[in-house]
Amino acid sequence: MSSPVISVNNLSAAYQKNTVLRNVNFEITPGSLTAIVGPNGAGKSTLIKTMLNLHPSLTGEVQYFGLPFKKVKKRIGYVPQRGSVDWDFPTDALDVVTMGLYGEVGWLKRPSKSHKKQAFEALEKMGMGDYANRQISQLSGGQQQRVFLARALVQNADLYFMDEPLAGVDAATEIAIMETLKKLNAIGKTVLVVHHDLQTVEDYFDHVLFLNKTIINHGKTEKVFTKDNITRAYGGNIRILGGGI
Ligand SMILES: Nc1ncnc2c1ncn2[C@@H]1O[C@H](COP(=O)(O)OP(=O)(O)OP(=O)(O)O)[C@@H](O)[C@H]1O
Repeated sequence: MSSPVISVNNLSAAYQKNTVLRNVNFEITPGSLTAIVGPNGAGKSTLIKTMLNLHPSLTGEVQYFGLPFKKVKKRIGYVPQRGSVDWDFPTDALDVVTMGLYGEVGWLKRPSKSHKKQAFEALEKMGMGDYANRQISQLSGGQQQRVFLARALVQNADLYFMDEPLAGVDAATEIAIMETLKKLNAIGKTVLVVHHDLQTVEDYFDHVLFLNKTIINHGKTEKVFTKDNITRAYGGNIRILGGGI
């Protein structure tokens, strides 16, 4: 078996005295497309933030490609939850996407024409070419999400974290985003997605990680996406899906 893209060992995290992640352990295989699922407040966003050094860990460690985060930062793309972004920041769609190239451009340097062209092409791929010069605050939620996906595309990372990219988007945007994720996956990229819609897990993802403060189960979708695991992760309150489940 190939060595894991991510290994998480005994990770715990808290806000003040409130521990929200406990002894989290898992490994992610290269080229997998994983849904992170669990109820509201289960710690899904915190898990991602802690793994990306955006929130401190209490215990544990995370390795990417066998290395610590700092050494592989450029190979990792992150699309944050839409609600966590300051959309009033005065910048247009093209600039947001160009920021995805900072690894190549360098923070203090001006992006070249070819960088701008690359960014524009990514916007076009996401159906957002006509909005390149629109202020980010003046885009709809789904359009903002497409811009962030375009930014992830230009970054050309090996591993992507996306925090609820499908939240609040229309059906066409959902299809466009999923096609993008599947394309990234098809060329060997590893993708982890916080996902809320249990109805689409089987269609969209080949792996599922059930989280509720700690790992409830993790593995191939066909193996672990069971009524039993859903009930264990969500408690008795969830109405179980129709169909196969
Ligand atoms: N900045 C913060 N300060 C204090 N507590 C926080 C903070 N952010 C999150 N929490 C708490 O940590 C727990 C985990 O939150 P987190 O946002 O990681 O969950 P989640 O699984 O992503 O939830 P959701 O599905 O609702 O987005 C929750 O109980 C939440 O109230």
